[in-house]
Amino acid sequence: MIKKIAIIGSGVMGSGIAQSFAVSGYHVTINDIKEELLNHAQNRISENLSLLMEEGALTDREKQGALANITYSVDLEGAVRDADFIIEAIPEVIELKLNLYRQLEEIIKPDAIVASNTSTFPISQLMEKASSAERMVITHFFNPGHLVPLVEIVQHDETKPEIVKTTMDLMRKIGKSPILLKKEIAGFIANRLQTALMREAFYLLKEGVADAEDIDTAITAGPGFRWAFTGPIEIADFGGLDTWQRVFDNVSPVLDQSKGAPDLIRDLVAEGKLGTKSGEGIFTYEESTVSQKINERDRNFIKLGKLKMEKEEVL
Ligand SMILES: NC(=O)C1=CN([C@@H]2O[C@H](COP(=O)(O)OP(=O)(O)OC[C@H]3O[C@@H](n4cnc5c(N)ncnc54)[C@H](O)[C@@H]3O)[C@@H](O)[C@H]2O)C=CC1
Ligand SMILES: O=C(O)[C@@H](O)C(=O)[C@H](O)[C@@H](O)CO
Repeated sequence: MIKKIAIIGSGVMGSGIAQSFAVSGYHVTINDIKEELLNHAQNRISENLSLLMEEGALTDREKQGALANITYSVDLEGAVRDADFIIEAIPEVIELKLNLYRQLEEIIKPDAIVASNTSTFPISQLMEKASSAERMVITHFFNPGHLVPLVEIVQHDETKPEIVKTTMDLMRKIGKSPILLKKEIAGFIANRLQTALMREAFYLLKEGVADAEDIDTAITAGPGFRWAFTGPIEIADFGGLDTWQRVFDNVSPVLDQSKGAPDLIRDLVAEGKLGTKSGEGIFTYEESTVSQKINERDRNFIKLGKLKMEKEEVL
């Protein structure tokens, strides 16, 4: 029975993941290496819960209940000692993750499940030195973790079936849409799809086919508009497989085949232009613009999430 959750890493993803559990009634302890970072996470969670209230997705009582469900601690052992389910959302640095798993094996309950929110590391690499690999999985949440429904669950050969079932059930209990990878593959599913599309988007930008704004609108007003409710495989059926056969035959040969990050991204990163985190990337941002854009983004995601929930209740 999963009752107590521990989230290790209170950054972009950890705070949102913790919020998802707290809103659903679970007691969550968030751990990080500095009190200051935990304070930032606490403020971010409170603001995110207030936005959900403003959009009618949460009552004040539910917000207060969620806040009461969360504990913040720089004490790793204290955070995980009684936890039934532990998710690490620390930086995508393999040495950090492997070192953390070594620490956890000494201090967690014998039946605790350990999950990683890694974006890219194969589970076999994460578990290679673990002595309790049978109770380890990947739970890949998407940014923002408290609003995007998808969680990719990645198992490996040694993962016990009951661990996978418990993990899938737990994700559904916190209102997520878990999908289970049946075999290990680099980049999992959504990041492979997302990266393939982004590779083509940056190719079109480099070739001067359209401005960045129009390339983005091509998705948000086109396929992206559909994808919130109809995925690519179903789109093929709806469009007609005979037509899609011709589309594949005509377009596949001319798609970009690059094997690494676009030069534009490499050049910008080399100049320290990292996007919103540095104030400039492909686009330029004023400090206030970023928070306004995130606020608008999240309000739209909340409205979309409510629409999708209404659809699922009807089905
Ligand atoms: N940022 C994103 O859009 C997404 C990131 N991810 C994955 O989630 C993980 C976390 O990413 P972010 O939240 O973006 O990183 P982040 O850098 O925003 O947060 C990481 C947090 O972990 C803390 N930390 C580092 N070492 C620690 C330790 N030993 N114990 C406790 N806390 C520690 C850091 O102080 C920081 O607060 C990564 O594996 C990343 O690939 C997955 C989906 C989306
Ligand atoms: O976009 C997301 O939230 C996830 O697909 C990711 O894992 C991202 O690729 C993230 O790692 C980088 O923003």
